Amino acid sequence: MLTIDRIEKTFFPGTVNERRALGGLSLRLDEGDFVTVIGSNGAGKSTLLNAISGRYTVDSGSIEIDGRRVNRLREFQRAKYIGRVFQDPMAGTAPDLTIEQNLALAERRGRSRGLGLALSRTLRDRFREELTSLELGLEHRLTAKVGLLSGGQRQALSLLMAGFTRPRILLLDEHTAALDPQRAALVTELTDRIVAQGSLTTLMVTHNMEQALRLGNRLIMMHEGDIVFEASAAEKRQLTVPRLLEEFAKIKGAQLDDRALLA
Ligand SMILES: Nc1ncnc2c1ncn2[C@@H]1O[C@H](COP(=O)(O)OP(=O)(O)OP(=O)(O)O)[C@@H](O)[C@H]1O
Repeated sequence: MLTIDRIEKTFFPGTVNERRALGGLSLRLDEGDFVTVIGSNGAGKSTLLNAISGRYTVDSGSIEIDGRRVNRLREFQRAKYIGRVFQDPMAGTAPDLTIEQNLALAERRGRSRGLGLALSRTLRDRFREELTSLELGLEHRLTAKVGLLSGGQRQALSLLMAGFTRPRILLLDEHTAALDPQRAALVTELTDRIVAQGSLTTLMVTHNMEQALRLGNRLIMMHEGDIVFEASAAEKRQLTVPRLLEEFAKIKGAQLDDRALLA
């Protein structure tokens, strides 16, 4: 359902600032795959997600979603296929809108009409029920502005919204990294639940190896703009954090990532 074929991306080519971020990377995700992505700093993980979402265009290679080549589609044109939760909790929600307005926008996204924010009682009841499942007490704060929520609450809400929109592909970019350990654990659990409930095809970048092993059915490790290690579902079940660190160490010249070591 997502087919990436030999994509390349170089920033500032031909200048002293030239950076080759993606060096001919290929990757295929089948419907319902949940792939965790790890790798050293600057490996190209965010650039890969940005290439899929259309934030950056690639220099060569192709990206296909459901068999349709999307290389030339701009970010807003790909938005109907793609849900995204960023590291920055402020990025995924509209702070000046209320919780129910944010949810209503997510719920209606992808539909051709009706971007108005009027809410039916049925929809409001559904929001309340979904928010209750987060166990953050947000079901009592439907009309509170999202800007007033904590980072963890906002990330949880962003995930819920991503689940509502039922994107063809969900991109998670270190979405628990800015949270304290307790909230990160909660959002990790929630990720697992929302992805499973919606059978969402997902790519999740993380520096937390334990998280990368626990979530998802496949794992890839990136280095210098390409995939250098890949574990299938069966292989992933056998993997441990020490084994992953060994794989990291095997990569010539790779620096072990501090954050990864702490995980
Ligand atoms: N907008 C940009 N302009 C110039 N160079 C960029 C840009 N975005 C990324 N790069 C460069 O591309 C390379 C890959 O960066 P990227 O952010 O994709 O790595 P990453 O694996 O996500 O790293 P990290 O784990 O540190 O977030 C790096 O050398 C980076 O400096």
